[in-house]
Amino acid sequence: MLSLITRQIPKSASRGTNARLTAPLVAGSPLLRRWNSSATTEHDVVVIGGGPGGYVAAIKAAQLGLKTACIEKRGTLGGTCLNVGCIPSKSLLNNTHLLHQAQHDFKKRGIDVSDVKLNLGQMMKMKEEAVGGLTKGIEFLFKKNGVDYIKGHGRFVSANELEVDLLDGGKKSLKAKNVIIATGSEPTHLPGLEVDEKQIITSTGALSLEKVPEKMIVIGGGVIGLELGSVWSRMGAEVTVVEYLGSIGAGMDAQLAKAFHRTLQKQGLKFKLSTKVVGSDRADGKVQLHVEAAKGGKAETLEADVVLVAVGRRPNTDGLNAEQAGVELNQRGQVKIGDRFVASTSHPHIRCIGDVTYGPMLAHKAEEEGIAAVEDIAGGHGHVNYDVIPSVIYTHPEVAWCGKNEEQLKADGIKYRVGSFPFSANSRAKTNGDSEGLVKIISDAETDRILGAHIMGPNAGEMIAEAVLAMEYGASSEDVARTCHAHPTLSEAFKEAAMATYDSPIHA
Ligand SMILES: NC(=O)c1ccc[n+]([C@@H]2O[C@H](COP(=O)([O-])OP(=O)(O)OC[C@H]3O[C@@H](n4cnc5c(N)ncnc54)[C@H](O)[C@@H]3O)[C@@H](O)[C@H]2O)c1
Repeated sequence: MLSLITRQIPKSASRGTNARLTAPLVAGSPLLRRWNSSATTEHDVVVIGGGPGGYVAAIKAAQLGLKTACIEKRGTLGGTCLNVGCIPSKSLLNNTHLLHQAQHDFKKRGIDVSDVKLNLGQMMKMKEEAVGGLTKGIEFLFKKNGVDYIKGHGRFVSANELEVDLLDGGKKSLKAKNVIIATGSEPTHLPGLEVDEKQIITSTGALSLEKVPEKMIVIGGGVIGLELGSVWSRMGAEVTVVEYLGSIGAGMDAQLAKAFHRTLQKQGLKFKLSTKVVGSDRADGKVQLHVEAAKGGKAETLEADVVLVAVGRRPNTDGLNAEQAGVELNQRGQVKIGDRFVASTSHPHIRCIGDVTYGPMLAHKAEEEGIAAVEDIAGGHGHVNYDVIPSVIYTHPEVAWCGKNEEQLKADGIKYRVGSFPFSANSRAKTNGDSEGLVKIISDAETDRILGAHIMGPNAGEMIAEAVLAMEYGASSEDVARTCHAHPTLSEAFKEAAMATYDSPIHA
């Protein structure tokens, strides 16, 4: 499918790219182009937002020979994901996992260490170095590809004209043949809880606390709540997760959600499910959180040093003046888009991608859309397969899934078979002493085509790539089960789960 897209891009566009790679640097070459802040410039593509969707779109557009600018107001590239999301949280998740292992796990492995202590300042420093290196890396890629990086807040003046309030003062006008809106999302707040990013915090504050709270309440048992709840729990906080629904995991397969709930409880996290937050007070340096049963009834007050609000994110279109260009929002504040990411019926050169429009709020989904939108501009064709977008929760064990779960297939009336295989029967997981979890594969009862894969276990986030690839190519369970997997690896659990959908696995 991807090669089809490449073929459909006119030769002129790819010739432009190749020419740039081989031509000498001459005046006017995109590689030598310098953005002139005083003039109004015209670009083939202007991307608003330099997050994973926007910056990838900008690089791709420049690679296809289009004169491209990217407007970003944060002052650094990479958006929420690199600055205050996926990347810093993974640094803390990785390092707190190591801390937890050193404190609780090394001894049984024959590794005697003493006096293991948390150095929070150093851990935060390492996180900041990772963020700094990666955001600067994107700036380098912009320079290398000739993308004009414009630091400031952009807004529509008309359908083809944008104005930027520059971060270092002044304004800049840009004319654009094509605009891609990629302005992302921001944390949703709850009424009755005033966020100060110190005591009542969002995911942003949770990445920079200056000390480990004694008691932390996390509102929302979704991806952010469970990842950051795990981080602070491993550092020693007593963490209670308050979740409105009867289960955790924001829509993951129910069997895995139950297993995952039990695992996190064993790790020390406490849960209050089917519970809603109705308000809060502050006294003596503590937050009193008023909660009651979700369906009405018993009310109680919980106390914590820090409360993390992780109840979802909302699309960010503030100050964009998008209505000026015929762009409409739906009731959830998402930019309405039609085919080919077009965001304005009257102005089809305006497109929208990523968190600010429909679909899962995931960096990799935004990146795919960014590339497809640009390919559409360059050659009239771009494609994203929304049926195979993986989701990962980077706790330990990780949870990862792709495609449909059992509940969705039942609701759709589709007949399916399930094969599962526990990591406790996988030789590598056993040897590693890290065998909690399972692989579960769901295939079509008639065709055996894989419809969904759900993994809880070590490295689930890496292993799900095999499912994504298999599903992208329309593989059956038997295709996977008859593919040789290296021994001893965790991936053999994937092979055996595939085998279990139509036959008996060998090792369980
Ligand atoms: N690893 C990753 O890929 C990753 C990491 C972080 C964030 N994200 C994305 O960012 C987005 C936001 O994440 P999130 O965890 O904030 O949202 P989420 O939608 O994953 O989970 C929010 C949870 O809060 C619960 N909730 C909502 N209102 C509540 C209330 N008043 N009281 C108690 N519970 C309530 C919901 O039922 C839900 O379970 C998601 O789309 C997520 O996929 C992804």
